[in-house]
Amino acid sequence: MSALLQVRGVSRHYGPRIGCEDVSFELHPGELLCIVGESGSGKSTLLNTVAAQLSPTAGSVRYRQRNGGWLDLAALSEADRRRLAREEWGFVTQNPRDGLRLNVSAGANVAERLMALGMRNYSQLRAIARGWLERVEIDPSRIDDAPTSFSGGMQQRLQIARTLVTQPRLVFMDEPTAGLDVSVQARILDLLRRLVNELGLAAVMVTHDLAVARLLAARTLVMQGGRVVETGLTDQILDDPQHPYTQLLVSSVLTT
Ligand SMILES: Nc1ncnc2c1ncn2[C@@H]1O[C@H](COP(=O)(O)OP(=O)(O)OP(=O)(O)O)[C@@H](O)[C@H]1O
Repeated sequence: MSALLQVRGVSRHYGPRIGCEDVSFELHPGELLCIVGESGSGKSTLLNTVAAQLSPTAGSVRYRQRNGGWLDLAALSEADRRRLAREEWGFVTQNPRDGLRLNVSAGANVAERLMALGMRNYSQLRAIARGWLERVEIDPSRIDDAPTSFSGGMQQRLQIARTLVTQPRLVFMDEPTAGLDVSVQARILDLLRRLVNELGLAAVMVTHDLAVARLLAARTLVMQGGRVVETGLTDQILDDPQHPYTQLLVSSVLTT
């Protein structure tokens, strides 16, 4: 099967500082890839570069369109980048407040992305929003409530509904469960695992937590100091880590 995303020799520097350096990988349809590493290892820089939110200092990122043609993301106009973000991609941010519109209702948060695709029928939009609230385990009777009245975990589940309602071909997630209580995290990870399977999502997810990768990702890429030090099947990385840094990460997962 042809890749959906092709990342070749991507570097992103901030002046003299390395954000990420010479990273290559491919992502296939239906595949979830985790980028793991400690704070400052370059995970977010890589994610944002791959998602065309930062421009690479070197290398290329190509995205395969529905018609089979490849788009070079560095050559995209701002209008095309916005179109991709609206029509084909989804983003889940660590802080749901960054991904939600806090001054409109939960239902409107979910319906808004469908409206941006041209759907106008109010009762249909409301029915879909209701369905998605249920799907992410939010009581649909809260449809008219503002997200500010939701708990952090509910806000994150709402952001997931808002992102997935348009059935994106590719989802970028930056630490979607960091900063939440362990039990809330577990519930969201469970939900994500179910949705990823049901929808056959292709996704790139950043996490500092190898346990999250173990739960969700078939493949993992381990970063240290901006570089990929190890990549492969998540199970293999966990069972038989090759790089000393990965060995350290794995031993810390096994002892928690
Ligand atoms: N806007 C910026 N300006 C200058 N340097 C930056 C900027 N953003 C990131 N960096 C540097 O790039 C390197 C990688 O940072 P990045 O945020 O990508 O790592 P990370 O693994 O996502 O960390 P965290 O888990 O803490 O978010 C770090 O050395 C960081 O200081």
